[in-house]
Amino acid sequence: MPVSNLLDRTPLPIPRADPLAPLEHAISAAMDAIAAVPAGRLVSLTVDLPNGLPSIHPGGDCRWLSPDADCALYAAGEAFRIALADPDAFEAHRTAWTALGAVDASPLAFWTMPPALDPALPELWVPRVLLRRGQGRTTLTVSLLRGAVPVPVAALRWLEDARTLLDGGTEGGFPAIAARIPGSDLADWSDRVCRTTAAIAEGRLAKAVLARKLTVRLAGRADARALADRLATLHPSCATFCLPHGAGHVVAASPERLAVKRGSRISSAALAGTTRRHASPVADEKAATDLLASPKEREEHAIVADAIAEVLTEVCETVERPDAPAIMRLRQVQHLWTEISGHLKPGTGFLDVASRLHPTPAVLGAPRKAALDWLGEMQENRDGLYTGVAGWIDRNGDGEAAMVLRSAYVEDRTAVLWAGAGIVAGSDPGREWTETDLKLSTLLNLFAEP
Ligand SMILES: C=C(O[C@H]1C=CC=C(C(=O)O)[C@@H]1O)C(=O)O
Repeated sequence: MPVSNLLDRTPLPIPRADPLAPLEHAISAAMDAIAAVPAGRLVSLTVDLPNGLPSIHPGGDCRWLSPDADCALYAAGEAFRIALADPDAFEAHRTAWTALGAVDASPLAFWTMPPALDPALPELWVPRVLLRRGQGRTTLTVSLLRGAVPVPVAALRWLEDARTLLDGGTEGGFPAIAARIPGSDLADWSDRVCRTTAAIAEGRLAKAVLARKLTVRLAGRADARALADRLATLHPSCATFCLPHGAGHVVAASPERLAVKRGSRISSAALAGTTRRHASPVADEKAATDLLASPKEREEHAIVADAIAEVLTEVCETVERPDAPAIMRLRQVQHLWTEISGHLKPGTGFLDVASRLHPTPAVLGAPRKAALDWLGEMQENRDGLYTGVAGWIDRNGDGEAAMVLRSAYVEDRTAVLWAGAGIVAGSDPGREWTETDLKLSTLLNLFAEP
């Protein structure tokens, strides 16, 4: 047998360095510095990992995959959790946060805000272990609220958590659909749309976002992390995330960016006005041209863009907004899309801006109070964080936030899907129903048909 064949078939026993060795060394070296941090304060330690580690199959219970693979966050455990009674509730913790180890790698917290009709408080948590990949760098950050557990106990837990995070893998978790339990049917939906357009005609409000629910019973356990990983591959221009929520997880591929903050620059985007995608490029282009030319869709969009611009004008020194929307193309639908950005006035925090923007008319309606009253009257309720906000904020106060849309709440063998549509004067119940079908298919398509 030629030597080349032998080499092909016999893998050389190349010794693999333990990817956690840099963390272990850094923890031992930092024990005194960590212990010196006063009780009640956050402390984190970040190490750089060699890029492209072949053996990493991230596990953990939390991931955030930014659009266009700009940044991928994988996290496990909780070092700290706080209910955000007001948007500044985290500021004292953030500014007193000690960051040790690799410079310019800021530790971060995840946070969620409930949908408008949900009285729950926004929540924020700092993961015990965070793996961050992006811009040619891979880092591992461990965090602790000083005083919560003795430092040596935390150190052992960090190493355990980091090992499962780096090699926790996912279980596959794409079971077949066993049953669909719709929360509403076309007749009920049409009734709600017609009552809403009548209220709009009476001048009670300009727009309301109605939503429908679809509960899916699955033939096996769904792995929310695997669903998020698949969504990120299928929808690269969306923010894809999987976050623990209640006894399960919220999974989404959200096209709607509520806010992104880098330094003093803040950017948001209005997303409203929708049409379907077509297999033929000519038909697809025509649908986009019709969408741009439709007064009804343009009005639905302008309501959202105006509301975002109004908030940014309050908190920014300057605001940039294009004259006309562009088209955002997704797999199932295309939307009218306008990016609105500005430079923040000094002293305005990211969570403050996010809480002023939320809920935008893209998920609630307008004017805000009239839309809230109307949805309350219509007994519209939403769960699984649908039309809430999810995001992260780092120790520098920068972060990213997306609306919880094209999402599911996943727990064991059940996935609860939601989708909605903005109703304005001239909305047609049948067309809006089809639009919600297309939006639901973002998550529904992940599961095999029986
Ligand atoms: C409420 C949803 O989408 C919103 C975001 C983009 C476009 C929308 C629309 O055209 O109706 C909705 O306002 C949803 O996906 O469930």
